Amino acid sequence: MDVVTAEEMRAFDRDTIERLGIPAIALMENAGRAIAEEVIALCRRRASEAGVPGGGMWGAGAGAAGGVVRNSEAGVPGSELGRDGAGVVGGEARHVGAGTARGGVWRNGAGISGAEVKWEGAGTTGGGMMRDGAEAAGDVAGALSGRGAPGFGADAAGFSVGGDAALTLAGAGGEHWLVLAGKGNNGGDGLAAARHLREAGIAVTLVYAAAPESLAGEAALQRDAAAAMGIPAVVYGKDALDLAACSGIVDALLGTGSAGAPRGAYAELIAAANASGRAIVSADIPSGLDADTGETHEPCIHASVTVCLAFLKRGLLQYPGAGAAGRVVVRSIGIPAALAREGGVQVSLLTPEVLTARLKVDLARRRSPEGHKGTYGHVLLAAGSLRMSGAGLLSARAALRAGCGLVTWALPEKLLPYVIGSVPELMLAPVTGGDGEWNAGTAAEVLRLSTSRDCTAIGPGLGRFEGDTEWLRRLWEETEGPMVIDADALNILADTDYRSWSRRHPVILTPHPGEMARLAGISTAEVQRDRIGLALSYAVQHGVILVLKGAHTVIATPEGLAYINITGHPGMGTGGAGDVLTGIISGLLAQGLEVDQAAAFGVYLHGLAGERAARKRDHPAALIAGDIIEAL
Ligand SMILES: NC(=O)C1=CN([C@@H]2O[C@H](COP(=O)(O)OP(=O)(O)OC[C@H]3O[C@@H](n4cnc5c(N)ncnc54)[C@H](O)[C@@H]3O)[C@@H](O)[C@H]2O)[C@@H](O)CC1
Ligand SMILES: Nc1ncnc2c1ncn2[C@@H]1O[C@H](COP(=O)(O)OP(=O)(O)O)[C@@H](O)[C@H]1O
Ligand SMILES: [K+]
Repeated sequence: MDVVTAEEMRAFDRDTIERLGIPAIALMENAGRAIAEEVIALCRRRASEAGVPGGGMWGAGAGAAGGVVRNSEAGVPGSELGRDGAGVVGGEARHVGAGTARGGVWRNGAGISGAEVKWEGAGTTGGGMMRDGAEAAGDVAGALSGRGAPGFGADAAGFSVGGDAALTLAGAGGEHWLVLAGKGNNGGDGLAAARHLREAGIAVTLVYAAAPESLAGEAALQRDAAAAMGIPAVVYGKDALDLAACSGIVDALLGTGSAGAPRGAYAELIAAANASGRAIVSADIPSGLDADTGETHEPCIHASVTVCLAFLKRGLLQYPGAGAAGRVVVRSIGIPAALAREGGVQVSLLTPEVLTARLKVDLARRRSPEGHKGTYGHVLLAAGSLRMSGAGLLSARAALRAGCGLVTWALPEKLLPYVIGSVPELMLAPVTGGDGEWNAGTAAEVLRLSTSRDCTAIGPGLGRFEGDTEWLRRLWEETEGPMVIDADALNILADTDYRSWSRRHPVILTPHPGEMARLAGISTAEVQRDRIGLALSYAVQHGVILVLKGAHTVIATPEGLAYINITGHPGMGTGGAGDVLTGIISGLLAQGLEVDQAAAFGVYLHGLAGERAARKRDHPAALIAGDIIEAL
């Protein structure tokens, strides 16, 4: 699934209208319809949760959707543990929903689901075709056949008639929605949605943020159509308005044309909508969100559902924006998906489809029947010191669990007696370090060890030592095969301009935001301000694969591509979780995966394992790094 910037979105929009000749009003109509369908799906879920008979009758589709999407409001069956975050529902892939169906995935992270492809879960089972609100239509015998009257169609000699179920709501009379409309195209989308909601029997009131006369182009056409249908409208600041006196709010104030913090009536309406306590469905992005960086301006809508139009926007995947968006549903509006490919969109959501189709990863990780430990590669790990020997153990064990044939752990010799036997599957290679610390003289020993290994991982629990820059420089310049650099090895890099170092083989850096801040020479807050943008520019400028860890880890390549991972959860914020990731990526590299494949697939598997491990606990906070390894 492609992830775009506001500028890219505008270009694809223009291309569709000008080159393909699809009228702008047609795109807006599709957008309005998609938004209305998601409002109706939300009403259904709410009714079915509340046990309203109407909700139940139409609830088959809505229930299916609820099973897919991790959202407390969605009524997820088997959701045993709390979750608070966003889900992404889209046309391309369905993700962790299958895990949900398998029973109680705890998560606050996002999930992806979609209409076309069933979850493959990287070789895990479960899933099946799942539906979103719109697809619920297919479930229902048809509005014209007496709304699910048993067997009406089938009994009548195979004759059946389908209706527009996604735009039909039993019990619509109990709903009253406000549509907050800005004066741009985002407002136009909301006005189009208002007509469809009205058609479904839902009472709708339009709330204009600006004088309706100030609307132009397609938005003005929508204004006139809504008026011609007699949909009541008020103008903010002019007419009386109580935002709490409704059953839900459509936020169509600001979209990708928004610049800076919301001003004037926009800001006041956003604050009042949030304060109303009503469910909010945002058109395209929550108003007040920076569509590119995920920054939330003050104020910013806190949506229950965001109906993202055409392509996922970067800001919806980056925190805090991802938290403000609620459940994200990506809906097609007639802009061909191929435009993103042709237009060179750099960023993709890391779904099973992206892993297989774009990164060519074999998710099943098939092993040859004739394979032996030599087939699956040998990792050399340079890690651990007296106070942080556990980091080396975690990386080494994770590499083994990731499926490589052999792991050699190079460690200061004083540690040897203490770690012998703790992981019998490991090979240990003591290097001179009588005090349990690394020293500059060990570079030659590590280099010698690396010659017969398939990849080298450096850093977990390494500590800093005199001459460490020269030490790392030698390994950087002279080790054969791919290299993973983590933890203190990143801090060594941060102290020098390593771009002058030469290297013939690819390197993966795996910083957490603090380490990234040191590498880039900026604050951690600046790192988090636009993780995707920073990861992309750093990877390109430094010629490395960059894995910027943290919620929604970004994997960026020197070629200027990035993948956003949404597996994992906050329970993984525990000491050593990063060491486990280094081990997993190294284990995959040793098995012959390319660096971009190993980095992306490693991050993805690490998150999945974290989710699986958390399900085994009463609370995800109980998760420790070793649990992630055991869940691989
Ligand atoms: N062709 C179409 O009709 C399509 C429309 N789309 C919709 O159009 C949106 C983009 O529309 P626009 O480019 O018209 O822009 P928006 O509708 O996002 O907003 C632009 C308007 O808001 C005002 N504004 C901008 N920043 C503000 C701030 N901080 N405070 C107060 N007012 C502010 C501007 O003066 C302008 O009038 C998308 O997000 C999407 O919803 C897309 O769905 C694609 C297709
Ligand atoms: N909220 C979260 N959602 C998803 N993954 C997370 C979250 N918090 C932490 N993680 C993951 O856990 C790992 C923590 O790594 P790191 O900070 O390097 O820990 P350590 O240095 O203790 O090993 C990273 O892979 C990170 O992406
Ligand atoms: K909006």
